[in-house]
Amino acid sequence: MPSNIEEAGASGSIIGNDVTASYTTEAGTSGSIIAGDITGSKVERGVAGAILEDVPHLTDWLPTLQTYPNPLKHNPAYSAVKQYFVEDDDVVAKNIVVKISNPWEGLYFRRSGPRDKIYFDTKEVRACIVTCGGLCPGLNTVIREIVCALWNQYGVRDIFGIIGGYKGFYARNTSRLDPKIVNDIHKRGGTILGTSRGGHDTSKIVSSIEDRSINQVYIIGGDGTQKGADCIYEELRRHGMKVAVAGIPKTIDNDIDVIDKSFGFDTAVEEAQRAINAAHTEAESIENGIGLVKLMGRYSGYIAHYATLASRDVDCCLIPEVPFYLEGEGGLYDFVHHRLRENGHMVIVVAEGAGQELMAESLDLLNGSIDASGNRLLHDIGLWLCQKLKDHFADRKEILNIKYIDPTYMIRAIPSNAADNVYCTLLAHSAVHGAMAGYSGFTVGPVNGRHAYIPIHRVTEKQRCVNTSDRMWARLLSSTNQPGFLQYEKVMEAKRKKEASKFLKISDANDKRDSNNSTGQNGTSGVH
Ligand SMILES: Nc1ncnc2c1ncn2[C@@H]1O[C@H](COP(=O)(O)OP(=O)(O)O)[C@@H](O)[C@H]1O
Ligand SMILES: O=P(O)(O)OC[C@H]1O[C@](O)(COP(=O)(O)O)[C@@H](O)[C@@H]1O
Ligand SMILES: [Mg+2]
Repeated sequence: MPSNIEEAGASGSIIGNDVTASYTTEAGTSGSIIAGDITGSKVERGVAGAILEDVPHLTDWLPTLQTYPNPLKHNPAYSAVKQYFVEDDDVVAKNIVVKISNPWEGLYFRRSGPRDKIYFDTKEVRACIVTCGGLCPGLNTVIREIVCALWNQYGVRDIFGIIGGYKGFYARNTSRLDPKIVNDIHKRGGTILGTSRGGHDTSKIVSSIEDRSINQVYIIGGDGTQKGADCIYEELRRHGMKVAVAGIPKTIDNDIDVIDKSFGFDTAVEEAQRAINAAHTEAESIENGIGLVKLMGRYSGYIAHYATLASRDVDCCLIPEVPFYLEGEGGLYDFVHHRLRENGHMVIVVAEGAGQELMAESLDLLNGSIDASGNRLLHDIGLWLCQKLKDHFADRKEILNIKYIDPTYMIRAIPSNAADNVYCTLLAHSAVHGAMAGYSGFTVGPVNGRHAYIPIHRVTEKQRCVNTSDRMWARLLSSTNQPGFLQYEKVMEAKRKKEASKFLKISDANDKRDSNNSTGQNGTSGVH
């Protein structure tokens, strides 16, 4: 047991909105639990400022649940592992760069992995798996590994696939899964279960879980999906049901907070290299060539950021976190002229969520449309930028050869690479061990390289974005030497003022013309 959590025995208190109760943790560790609400956070204070942000456990609402020995004890494949079971008080630190004066202070999560005792009779487990939201490389690998872990490690035989995302719970039949069915699905992109946006109806989903006697729910999806998973967990808990809900975070955009990185992200960055290489080859083969590549990233520009850093052929990377402008000093046009003069060609990578305000303003577009899940629908920044650059060069009667490559869906529809396959395996196994150990309402994921159980609300309360004031973004800037667009606000303000004065001049002129018309240009009445 690490010395950052208090030693066993003593009891603490739960302080909810109006709930105060004493507790002793399962492992006998002590501290105080401060709950945001009755079903909310489980926070345990340890020594020296260490705080364990724990995940819910079935015994929180079903205190007399029976336990069973973990069948892995007798699994020959694992017999050589010295310390196979994770101790109940093993934790993973959220921050590993610490001050030597107080190394323990900070947040910790429960370490993931198989437990000595489990809370399900494995013969009675009825598990289901659902995939929601956009595609991502590795979805099939996670499905495969959940099925195989349940089947081979725990002897579970009732495993169901929910077809077509959340709405499949109440609108479709389930499909039975076993290791044979999922045997080679990891070699294919997409998800064999299908997916969807929208259609999350908590009470219908919970009724379906109840009707089908499902007691383990594995939910693979992004921030929206995890919010939905949290609602399902809360509702099941309110019903007092013995159902474990495990979230496996999926997002090609890498925008899920707390975890190190989401699965499929590395595959996507690798695949993006092919588009960038093509853009570079095209650009350098013609006079004043620009290769423009659009990559995914609705609110977070991680794919564009890492694909740029990896490539070294990119001259400029535009992401949603850094608003850019075209005209004036420090603007994109200036930089493009400079780079073309210098090298004769250039490559621009733009994340799909970049420059949305700029484009909406310039085209007088509304920014309000959303998809079935409530995500903002984006305007095509790649096409718009292409046109703006073409117009700008045409106005100046200068040559420009621009090649626009939009590989967005190609990047997320492929199977995961080797590293992501291994990562997906660990995520799936973590989820299965966690559910078997009786945890619920948790998401799995690596935190500083070690896999942990994280309360779902922790990963959904904010979306992770590229931190443009850290060294990773600085590395990109120093490799591309692109403008920082730091004058964005000033330039946009000046532009707005110029537009407004142009508008005033036009309406003055119109007023003058109208009054001339009404008095009649030759002094006669305007009424005919
Ligand atoms: N706030 C929310 N509460 C409950 N369910 C949600 C919420 N946001 C999204 N969902 C559901 O989660 C699923 C996937 O969400 P979406 O945003 O499309 O993808 P992702 O999970 O990849 O972010 C959809 O079925 C959607 O209805
Ligand atoms: O066209 P679709 O399927 O709605 O997907 C587009 C969106 O999906 C994403 O790839 C990922 O979004 P999610 O993580 O919310 O599924 C975004 O980058 C992109 O804007
Ligand atoms: Mg999302």
